[in-house]
Amino acid sequence: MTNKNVVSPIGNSRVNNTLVELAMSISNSSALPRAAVPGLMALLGGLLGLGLPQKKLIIKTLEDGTAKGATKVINNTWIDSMRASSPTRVKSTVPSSQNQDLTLWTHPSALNMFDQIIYESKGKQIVTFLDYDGTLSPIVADPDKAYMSKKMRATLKDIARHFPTAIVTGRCIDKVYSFVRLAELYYAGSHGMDIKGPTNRRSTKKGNEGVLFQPASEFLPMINEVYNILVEKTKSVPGAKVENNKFCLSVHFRCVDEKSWAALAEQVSLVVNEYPKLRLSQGRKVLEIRPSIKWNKGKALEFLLESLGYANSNNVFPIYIGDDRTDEDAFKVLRNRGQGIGILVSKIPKETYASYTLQDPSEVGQFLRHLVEWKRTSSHYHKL
Ligand SMILES: O=P(O)(O)OC[C@H]1O[C@H](O[C@H]2O[C@H](CO)[C@@H](O)[C@H](O)[C@H]2O)[C@H](O)[C@@H](O)[C@@H]1O
Repeated sequence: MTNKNVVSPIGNSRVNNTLVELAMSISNSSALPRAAVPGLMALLGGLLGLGLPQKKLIIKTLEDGTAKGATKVINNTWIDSMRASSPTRVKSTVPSSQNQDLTLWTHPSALNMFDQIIYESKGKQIVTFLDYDGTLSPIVADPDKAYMSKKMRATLKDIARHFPTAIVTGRCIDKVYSFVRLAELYYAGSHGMDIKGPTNRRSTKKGNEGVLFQPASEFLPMINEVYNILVEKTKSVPGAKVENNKFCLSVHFRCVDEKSWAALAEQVSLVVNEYPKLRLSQGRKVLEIRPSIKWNKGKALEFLLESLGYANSNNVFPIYIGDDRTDEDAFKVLRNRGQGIGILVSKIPKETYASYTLQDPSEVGQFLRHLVEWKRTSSHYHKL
């Protein structure tokens, strides 16, 4: 079957949207029962809209109820014109009832604009919020080996000495802590559903020390149940890996042969469908399952600002750095508050609520070291 309606992706090259690829392979798959296809396509179509209110990527099933093709609509002219104009912050020309401020990335580098950022923060307390995977550590095939470099760890230590600092991640806190190993930080694990303050990690006490907020604690038994089911169901898919992130789950398909993506997505969606209180979303080559509560990384950011005493303060300048769709919730909060800045870590153009970009974790490290250096120098001059 050919997909005549598929328009070429952004920049005519790579679209970092595995769901589109998944949908294409599903619609072309002869291995799947035809009856399963429409439901799966609907699921993927829903996932595509997640996090970003504008759905310029649309997957649809055909009217006869079978998925004979995947339609992907991308407005290339819009993208080209934005590239050509090379502005620092461009508003989307695609109408959106939900938010007019979603911008396609043509944002400047946070490194190039460092002085401007410092100028914006003048007289305010900088608070740093940092995503982990793809931001502090490079993306690697094995999620258990996503180590942070020694240099990054030293940088984080310095940053935390000068500014309140939080790691905001989809990982469970214990896992991310095993990578970061800095007790002086705040941690918002499980996509913000598990928030802890700085603790004395060497303490012999075990338990809930440092816990500030766990809005999804009632879901713990359900998440464990679904974890066990998913481990069992995905056993037959080589390369698939289910990760228990305490209040949410990740099903990784980075190491799964593309031909098996559709089958894996079907397995996962069939399981999640049995749990109406859970929802499915997508990250970087990962399907994420989490409680359907109104809580996300953006809410966690607000919660942490409040905990730090900056709920209604104009004297704070939050800097949030992240690479994933789930980080968009936090970028959006900062935009809506008109406070601080969001920095998207990406090498390719993406729709984002962030204002600046950095290319990869090594640039994130550079940016953070600039912040430390600036703080040291400015404190020194204040003392003179
Ligand atoms: O919020 P984050 O800190 O960005 O966590 C999001 C997910 O990150 C991890 O998965 C991603 O990184 C892995 C290691 O580089 C990579 O193998 C995988 O393909 C990526 O999706 C983590 O394993 C997930 O549990 C997090 O939800």
